[in-house]
Amino acid sequence: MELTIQNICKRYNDKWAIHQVTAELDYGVYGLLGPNGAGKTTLLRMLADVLQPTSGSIQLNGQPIGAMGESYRDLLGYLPQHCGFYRQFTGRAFLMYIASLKGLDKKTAALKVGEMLELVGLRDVAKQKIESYSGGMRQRLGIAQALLNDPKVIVMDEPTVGLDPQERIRFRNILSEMSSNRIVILSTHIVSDIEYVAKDLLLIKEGRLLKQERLVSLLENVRGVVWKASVDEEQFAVLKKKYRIGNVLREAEGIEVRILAQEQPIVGAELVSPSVEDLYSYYFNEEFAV
Ligand SMILES: Nc1ncnc2c1ncn2[C@@H]1O[C@H](COP(=O)(O)OP(=O)(O)OP(=O)(O)O)[C@@H](O)[C@H]1O
Repeated sequence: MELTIQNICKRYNDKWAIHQVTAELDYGVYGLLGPNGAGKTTLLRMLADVLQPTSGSIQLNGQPIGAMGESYRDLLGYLPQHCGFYRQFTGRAFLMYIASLKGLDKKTAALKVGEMLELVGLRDVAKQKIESYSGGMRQRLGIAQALLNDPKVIVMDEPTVGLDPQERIRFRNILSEMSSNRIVILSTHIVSDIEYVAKDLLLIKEGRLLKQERLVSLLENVRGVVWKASVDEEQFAVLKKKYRIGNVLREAEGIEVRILAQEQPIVGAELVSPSVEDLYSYYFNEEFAV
């Protein structure tokens, strides 16, 4: 299975939210990474066929998804950024309702709903009204509804929002297991969400696709520009003005800081292996040339 994005653009009034994005996706998890307003939601909505590109095309196995209509929706699982719920419904009733919208017969629906409730850890609260759910529980319900029809193309917009660390791990493991025979595309600005599961990262900035690459190869690009130094407050203030600063750890002996710089930023600074957070700073920081 192949999802091909060809030169798609999306304009809202006079603003290009997505500009000439081209990518090819086959089985696996793809992490769409970018800062607020980069165009992630716009791109995902076009992949879910709920928003029409201004130009360009999206094809599944060579067929334009717009023309596939129902048959694309049968293959698609979509978690929008803001999933609307009927708050008076119970979790189970809501999923049964979505299952009927997706055309599942009652018996299959009951089976799949049970399976999904188990998968996302909501079985024990399935009979409670959604209005009593926490943010994380609602997010898990959103994930469950997206997976009800056993989709082959899974599009999720910030699926881990509101999930606690344990739930994040559970979610990553679910995706990783599913991705062997599915195309999974998810957006996030939390790098650790995709660090362990994504096959490729798609870096998106100001509507443009900067890179589609394996994480290891992206990290390789950043090798040689990430420094670590122990500094005092005064030195830290100077460094902050001049360089992009990564993680800062304040300890009794001083400040341990990660610095992105082409050359040694301060005497004693050591080059270190880049982390995914360093990579994010490298690509999405305005002052840093890429
Ligand atoms: N319906 C709309 N009308 C006009 N402009 C829009 C609309 N939707 C999005 N935009 C603009 O398009 C750009 C991309 O927005 P989008 O929501 O796709 O970004 P994003 O990467 O998902 O951001 P976030 O991480 O904050 O959700 C932004 O500048 C946004 O203001």
